[in-house]
Amino acid sequence: MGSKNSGVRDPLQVVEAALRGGINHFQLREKGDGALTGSALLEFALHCQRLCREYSVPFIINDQVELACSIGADGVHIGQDDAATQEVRQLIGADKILGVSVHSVEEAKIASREGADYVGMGPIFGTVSKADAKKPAGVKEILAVKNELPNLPIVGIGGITAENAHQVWQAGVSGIAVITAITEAADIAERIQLLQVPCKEEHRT
Ligand SMILES: Cc1ncc(COP(=O)(O)OP(=O)(O)O)c(N)n1
Ligand SMILES: Cc1ncsc1CCOP(=O)(O)O
Ligand SMILES: [Mg+2]
Repeated sequence: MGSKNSGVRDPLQVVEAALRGGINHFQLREKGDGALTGSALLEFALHCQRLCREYSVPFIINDQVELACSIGADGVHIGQDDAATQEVRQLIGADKILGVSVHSVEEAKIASREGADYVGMGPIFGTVSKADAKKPAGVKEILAVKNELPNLPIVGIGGITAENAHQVWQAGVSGIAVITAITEAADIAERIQLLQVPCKEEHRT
């Protein structure tokens, strides 16, 4: 999420509530109308990073590789229209987390070969959080990538809610990424539990 995703609530309070509620990664995605830039972005990023450290949760920055390097973020997420995977891997070093958005088996193979630790796949469902999102793709390509590259962690994203999260977990993802489902939740901790439950139930059966 970014500073403009939390409506009337203070974004840092939402981030902290999500950390307290049990998220295991946080991605700062500062883009779109009114997105912070320059020193305001740096200050916001440092606040988020400090909170993530308090909760021992990896802090990942979307798109902005230079910012990530300059503040020592734990990782970077890039898409097909962002910097090249190989170059970003070189810039951030072997120990940092590198996520790459993919939409096909072919893109997943390239991302994996060029140094991605995980791939993000979506939008699975309709989303209001990404203005230039592709058409919702469901879980079909996730199943195909899982089949071809069983050891490559996949993170599902896009329109995931407590009601449909089980469909995504069932496709075999290692994680789900959400913005609205958490930022609009009245009770963030409870929502995080609901988003995770299908996965736990899967493992029990
Ligand atoms: C976990 C995760 N998956 C996919 C994306 C989308 O990245 P991208 O396609 O580069 O789009 P933007 O987020 O930059 O608009 C993501 N951010 N995180
Ligand atoms: C960044 C991104 N990439 C694909 S969909 C999406 C937005 C996810 O937000 P939401 O969980 O609110 O649909
Ligand atoms: Mg991007």
